[in-house]
Amino acid sequence: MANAPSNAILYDKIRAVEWENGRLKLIDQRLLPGKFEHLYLDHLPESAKAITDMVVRGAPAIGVTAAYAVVLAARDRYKENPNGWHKAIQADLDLLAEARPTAVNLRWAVEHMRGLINAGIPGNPLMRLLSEAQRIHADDIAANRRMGELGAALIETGSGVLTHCNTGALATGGYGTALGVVRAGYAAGRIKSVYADETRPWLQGARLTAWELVQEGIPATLIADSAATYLMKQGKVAWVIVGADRIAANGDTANKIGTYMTAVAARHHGVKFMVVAPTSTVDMKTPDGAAIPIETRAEAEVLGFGGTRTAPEGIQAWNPAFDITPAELIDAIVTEKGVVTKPTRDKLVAMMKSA
Ligand SMILES: CSC[C@H]1O[C@H](OP(=O)(O)O)[C@H](O)[C@@H]1O
Repeated sequence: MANAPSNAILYDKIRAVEWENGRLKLIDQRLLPGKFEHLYLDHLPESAKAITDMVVRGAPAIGVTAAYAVVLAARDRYKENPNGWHKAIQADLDLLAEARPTAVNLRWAVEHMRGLINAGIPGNPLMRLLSEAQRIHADDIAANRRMGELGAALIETGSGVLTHCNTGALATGGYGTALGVVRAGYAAGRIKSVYADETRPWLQGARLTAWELVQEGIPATLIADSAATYLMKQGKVAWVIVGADRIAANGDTANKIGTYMTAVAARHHGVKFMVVAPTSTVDMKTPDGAAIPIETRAEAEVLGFGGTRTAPEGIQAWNPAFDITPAELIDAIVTEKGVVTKPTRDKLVAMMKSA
């Protein structure tokens, strides 16, 4: 961490979400990089709101948060009615699953915990559900480290890379998916330069990815999203490396708005395109990108910049939070189970079935 500030938070210690003393503890990512503050939550409804309001965001981080939120709900419902808690909690689970529509990790975590509940947990469910949530959290971090190794191995030494949005420790259980590959690739000496899109309108790149890379002392360059294509034309990047919120059965990938145009530009300029996501982001029940629900967020996020309105009254805004990158524009999908090059449904099915 040669270039890191003296008060740097070790990237390996950054936890977007934690269970601490019986409470759900979230970094309030709306305040970064200016303020590093936590929210402490004790109930599922406020946890669901924290996901909707993007206190915590990032597909895997949302899934881990949801798993802990189910523990909060079980504690409340068991206290209210030790004999009927497992029925009363169903409505809580439904509410939580609707907190954000695109990232399948949320629904994956809720339905995984629901399955555990419906299979029957004798006595007080708290410890059983908490240990499962903590396993999901630990598995996500382990998956990210594995993906970091697998993704970094694809990158030729001396490469420049471009990343979009935030896919680091702040977007996951820890370490990161696409930014985990950047971390591993830089540590291995394969990545020479890192470029980060600012990622309008929520500025995950300018506020969160930039913060993580500075904390870690990885030299990086922030660019406007609209500069990405010109950067590729300059021949400065060999790979675009992004995360995912949902990978459909045919490999079409939902990710932060702006990913699709970056993939088109990458293909035009001969830049390779890597999607990095754990298998909890792969949704084999969704046949293709057209079937992935795309979240539309408040117009105000587009009508302003950094919380200050910039557009005149009277103008409308359209604010899809994600777009779909078709599988044919993706050179590699990296999961903890392995790398799928030129993804197709058959290749994804085989990967998902592998040990
Ligand atoms: C580790 S993948 C994170 C994924 O989530 C982001 O969206 P949001 O910040 O709205 O939750 C973005 O799509 C990232 O690629």
